[in-house]
Amino acid sequence: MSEIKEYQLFIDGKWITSTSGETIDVVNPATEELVARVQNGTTEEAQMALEAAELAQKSWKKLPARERAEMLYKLVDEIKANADELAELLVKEQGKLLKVAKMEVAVTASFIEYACEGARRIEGDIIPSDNPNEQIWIQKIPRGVVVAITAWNFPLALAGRKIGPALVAGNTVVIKPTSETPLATLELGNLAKKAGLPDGVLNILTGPGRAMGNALVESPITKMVTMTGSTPVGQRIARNAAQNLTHVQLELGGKAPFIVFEDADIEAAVDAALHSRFDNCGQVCTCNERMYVHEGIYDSFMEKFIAKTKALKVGDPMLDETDMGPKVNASELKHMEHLVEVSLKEGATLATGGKRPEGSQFDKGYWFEPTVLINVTQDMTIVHEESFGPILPVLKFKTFDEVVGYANDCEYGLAAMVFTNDMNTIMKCNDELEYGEIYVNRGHGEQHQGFHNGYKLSGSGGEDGKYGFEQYLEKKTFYIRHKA
Ligand SMILES: NC(=O)C1=CN([C@@H]2O[C@H](COP(=O)(O)OP(=O)(O)OC[C@H]3O[C@@H](n4cnc5c(N)ncnc54)[C@H](OP(=O)(O)O)[C@@H]3O)[C@@H](O)[C@H]2O)C=CC1
Ligand SMILES: O=C(O)[C@@H](O)[C@@H]1OC[C@H](O)[C@H]1O
Repeated sequence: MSEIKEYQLFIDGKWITSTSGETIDVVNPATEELVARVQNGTTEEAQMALEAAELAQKSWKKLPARERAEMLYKLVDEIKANADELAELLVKEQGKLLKVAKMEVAVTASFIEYACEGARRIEGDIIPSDNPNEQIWIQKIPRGVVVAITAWNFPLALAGRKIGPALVAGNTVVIKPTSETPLATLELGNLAKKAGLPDGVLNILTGPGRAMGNALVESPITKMVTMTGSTPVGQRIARNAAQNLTHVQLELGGKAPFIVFEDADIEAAVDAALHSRFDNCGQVCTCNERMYVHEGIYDSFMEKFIAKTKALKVGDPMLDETDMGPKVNASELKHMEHLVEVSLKEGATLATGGKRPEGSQFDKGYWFEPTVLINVTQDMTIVHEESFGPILPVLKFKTFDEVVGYANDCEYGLAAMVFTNDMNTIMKCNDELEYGEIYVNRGHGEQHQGFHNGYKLSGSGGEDGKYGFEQYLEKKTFYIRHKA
């Protein structure tokens, strides 16, 4: 067996072994084989990284934004030059399909490129004063040291989504990827050095969130925390950051409704519903987590949808013909089994799936069949608890008011998807659906120039686009009086 690589911490441009003497295993979700080990970093090492970032930021912020962007464009070139290796690492650590992993690497580069394009748009204001001979200047300045904390579903893309705007805006970054999938993010350390980023501008730590994460969030050196992950952890981060009133940007859980009205294009709706639920094994924050189909088209829609679900090929994520890989770890798999068990107890029935696939190739790994639950009622657990996996509850509805009431009956408010060709219905959905991101006549999938913004328990602050970039900037107001 080839030697297992042990990654180190990337602090101040150097790779260092943690004084903890402990490592964390990273396991391949498709085979349960050990892929690599990473440091179980200490809170002292968190402090070291923060101090390095703080020192580096003093000169990094003085560079013209365009010069910072030039270095990040070089990082983009390095990411593209190493795309195949990064994609294979993502498959091994997260279990996503190789074709999806390749897209994730491309999206990572694209997130950073988008941020670089904003280098010449960090614009302030000059406002006339009510006082004579006076002007008011509002200047946009970097916040300082940004702590980025990311989830395991798109670990590299989530890193690029945060590192890009943070660094272009003149901040420096300490990033802590989840212990589940830290490898591709760690590789950014080598690529950043090759791109010529000054030491301390980007620091990469590994270690459990409850220790390392807490230390990073609670430090007075930290001027912003940007986190993607679950709502409970996001709430904990917000509470911990409150002691220094640190600016927090949170992208959290979701329970997106997928609504198919009677006049929908059924073929298009079936395909969008399928991909928006089962792509990446259902591990996308904007996934179709519950589907509402008008009773008038329910039978014809469901006949097509179930047939396509049953045809999905579950298996080796490295193979091009595979449609769905495994869940990321054993506890997530257990969560799937628990949700199905509870749903059946509460009266739902299985239209397809509901368990580990049959076959010796599935004996190892965290596999779960694409699952559809019918005869579901709005009060059931599965309609309200995020599955973040390949389980889809389907409900019928009769009227607009009924389905909008169902859709909004949710503690989350991230994304919603709607299929109808009636403009009046579309405008009413826009008015009445309590979601930060609504997709009409297509499945989920943000664009960088949009705004990925969750209401309610789905987050706060939002990211992407010009409003997401603004999160990484502080404002300074000058009142300047001159002699008459
Ligand atoms: N809105 C969005 O854009 C997205 C939302 N998500 C949500 O993320 C969840 C799945 O991702 P998952 O990684 O399990 O999420 P978690 O919330 O478990 O972890 C997210 C990150 O937070 C870290 N963390 C944990 N505890 C703390 C703490 N006390 N202080 C600081 N950091 C901490 C984790 O580190 P470690 O794991 O090492 O402990 C990890 O890096 C789902 O709920 C999904 O909805 C996922 C992707 C996108
Ligand atoms: O965070 C998510 O799950 C999505 O926003 C996902 O992350 C990066 C990809 O570009 C998005 O699809």
